Amino acid sequence: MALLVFQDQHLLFSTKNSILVFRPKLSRSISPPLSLHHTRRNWNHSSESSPPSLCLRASKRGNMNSTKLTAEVGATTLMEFVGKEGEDVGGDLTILVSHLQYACKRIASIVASPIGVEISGGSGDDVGSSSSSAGRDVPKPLDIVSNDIILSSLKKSGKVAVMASEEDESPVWITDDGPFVVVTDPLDGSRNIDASIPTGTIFGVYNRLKELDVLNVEEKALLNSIQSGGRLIAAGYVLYSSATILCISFGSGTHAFTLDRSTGDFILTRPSLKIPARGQIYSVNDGRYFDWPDGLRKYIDTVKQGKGRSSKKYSSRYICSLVADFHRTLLYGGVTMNPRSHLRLVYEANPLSFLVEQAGGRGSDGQIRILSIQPSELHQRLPLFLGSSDDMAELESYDDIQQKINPGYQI
Ligand SMILES: O=P(O)(O)OC[C@H]1O[C@](O)(COP(=O)(O)O)[C@@H](O)[C@@H]1O
Repeated sequence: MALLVFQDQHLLFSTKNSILVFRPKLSRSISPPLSLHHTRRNWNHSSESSPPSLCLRASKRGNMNSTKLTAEVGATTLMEFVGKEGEDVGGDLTILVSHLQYACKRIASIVASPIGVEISGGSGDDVGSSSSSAGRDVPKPLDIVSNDIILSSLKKSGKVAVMASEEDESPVWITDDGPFVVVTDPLDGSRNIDASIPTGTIFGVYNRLKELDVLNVEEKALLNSIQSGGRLIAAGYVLYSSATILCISFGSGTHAFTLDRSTGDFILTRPSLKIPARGQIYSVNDGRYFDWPDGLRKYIDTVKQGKGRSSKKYSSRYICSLVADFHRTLLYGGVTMNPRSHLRLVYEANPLSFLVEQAGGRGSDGQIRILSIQPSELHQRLPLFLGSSDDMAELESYDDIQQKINPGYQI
């Protein structure tokens, strides 16, 4: 048995065929056993020195539903979840997830920090600042800082052959023998950041295509990065909001974890999350109403009057931050959409479609299933519709829902 990594309060050991993840017990007060319905609101301030974590412990792979959870002291961390006793995703992917979640915690702390973009990495990995022509450090925008953080973590993982990011014109080749390809939008919704609106990181993971190894670096970097979403082996997002939520799927359900700031762990809070088959919310920038095609206008006019298939009057919610709008849709149901060709297939549409499908919903460009599209270019944009299966079926029945007019909007 060999020690692989000590990171983020976890020890990762390799044995012949597997990776073992250990989390040393922290010296905080042990909470009494809690019921499955225990929430932090039940915490009695007089009897505990710190609030107990949600006490959900997942059983073995295939049993990841809430009825199979047993309540016990402690909680299932993300790193435990991916290990032998949880989804057992394998050693390489465990190490990758460990680095990705660490990067996202760094981003979470920066976006919530008063010093924000002025933060300097100080770790020698060129995060947080760049030099001006006068030689002085100038702050980088937060989406570039986030990009640097993720790239730095992926490099350190040793598990990634290539990273393609919305922030980079071309994919970055990292190492020839990395088993994985990572695509990412490092900080989506960053146009809202000054107003402290929620933002998010989106990522997708593919296997490196070994048959491309013979190509030159540029070609293999690109072709590995534009794999069809149907080939994703994992995808997720991290929402930076009042809570920091990491939602992930390895192809057998979608699972949400909440960052426990007292321990620094992502704790499993919504195992096997299921999107309701129907919601009562539509989410779209309806300032664009007069640029929409007839079908989309009719759909929205119909559901907001309660004249759709469910006969319920729909409400509108639109944050204009994709991860936040998507996360709410996953929890409450309904549809979230951007009908113009704006969002990116590789970095946004594919990972989120993978997650919504794994939660029982659907992702489409208004005509075809997102995960069946073969990207033709890295930064390809398309209309995107994600949501509950019944709502998506109703919306798509209006046919004409893709916005063709795209005049370019100032805000
Ligand atoms: O301006 P629109 O069409 O409402 O688009 C808003 C969407 O664009 C995004 O801001 C992403 O756009 P960028 O990739 O240009 O940042 C999403 O977070 C949001 O859902």
